[in-house]
Amino acid sequence: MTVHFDTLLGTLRTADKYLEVQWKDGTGVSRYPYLWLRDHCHAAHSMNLETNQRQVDTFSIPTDLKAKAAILAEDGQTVSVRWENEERDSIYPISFLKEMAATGLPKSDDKKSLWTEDEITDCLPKVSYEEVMAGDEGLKTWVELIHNYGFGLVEGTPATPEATEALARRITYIRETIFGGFWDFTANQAFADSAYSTVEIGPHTDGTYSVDSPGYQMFHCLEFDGTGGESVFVDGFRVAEEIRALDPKAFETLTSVHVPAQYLGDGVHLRAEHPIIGLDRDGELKQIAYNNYDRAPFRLEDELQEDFYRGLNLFNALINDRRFQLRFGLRPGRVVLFDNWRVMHARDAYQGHRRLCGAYLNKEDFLSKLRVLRK
Ligand SMILES: C[N+](C)(C)CCCC[C@H](N)C(=O)O
Ligand SMILES: O=C(O)CCC(=O)C(=O)O
Repeated sequence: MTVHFDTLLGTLRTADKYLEVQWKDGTGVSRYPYLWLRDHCHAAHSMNLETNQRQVDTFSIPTDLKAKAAILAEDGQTVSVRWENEERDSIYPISFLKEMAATGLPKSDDKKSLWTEDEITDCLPKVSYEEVMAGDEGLKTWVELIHNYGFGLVEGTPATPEATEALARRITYIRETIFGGFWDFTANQAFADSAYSTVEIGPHTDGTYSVDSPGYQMFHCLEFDGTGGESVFVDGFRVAEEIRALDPKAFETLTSVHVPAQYLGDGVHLRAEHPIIGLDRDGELKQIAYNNYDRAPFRLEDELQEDFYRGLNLFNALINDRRFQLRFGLRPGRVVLFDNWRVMHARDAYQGHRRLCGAYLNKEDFLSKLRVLRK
């Protein structure tokens, strides 16, 4: 049976095993197998319309299920399917069928802006504290900047831990780690970590020893009376693309060797493994996990061991190359929130008094907020 319509939907055909939908936008024909279709029924008897949770018993659907007919419902927005041996019809919003037209998991079409020092210094991504606190529009501006550039500044933040914490909580709740939730500290040896000292710390990401490294990190320097201590930020994705283009073999090594890292002390022994350059299933950049201080001992076969040090050297040379380093002093009023899966941070040695507060946020909660704000 073939039926013609006047919307985005061209024709509907109930073939032997599939519902065939022909689109009018030139994208051709999509075929939906009946078992899949029944499993994704959008009628209230099969799906909780408030929560979008599946209510159909997937496992009791006959694998050879057949459709008798498919029609466009009166609203012009949904397709209704009549099944053989079932009393109730199934319905599907056309928008849903369109969204599911291609097989495979969804691809992200977000294009991010990768940067070198001279591409970012004169156009720092920033918003004001008032904007972010005033409503969702300002918050969205900030979150989109972080998503696109890997960091976003908030200017004019009151230099108090309360105001800083409130800013982080605009996005989501704060992550608890061995360092606590919201942290507020001066140089001291409260933790077995160089972050709590005044020494120079080279570019790194935090939590390489965590199976789910903190997704984002926020810094606000509440007090500074001293010299030195400038911060450096490096777009790890930009550096990774540089390596991909310059030296494919090093890129291969850095994306495939899983490097163990550990945090040992303070009554814990955290340990995890990540490639320095992590790729997703489509080969797109996913996560930089690099902290040479926290790398745990491990050995590779001789040849791979050589390749590893060669790749590591190139990575180290590029992240320490001024061409890739955005540099500025953290000062009261200016909050920086950055993607800890992308942007590396570093700090020069300093003398004097410096009080830093901040927080970690989870990757998933930030991305959830981004999706909600985009709706
Ligand atoms: C952020 N905060 C100051 C609390 C801790 C910093 C820890 C830095 C550590 N080497 C790591 O990679 O996690
Ligand atoms: O003190 C800073 O600015 C940053 C310290 C640091 O590298 C860290 O917390 O991971």
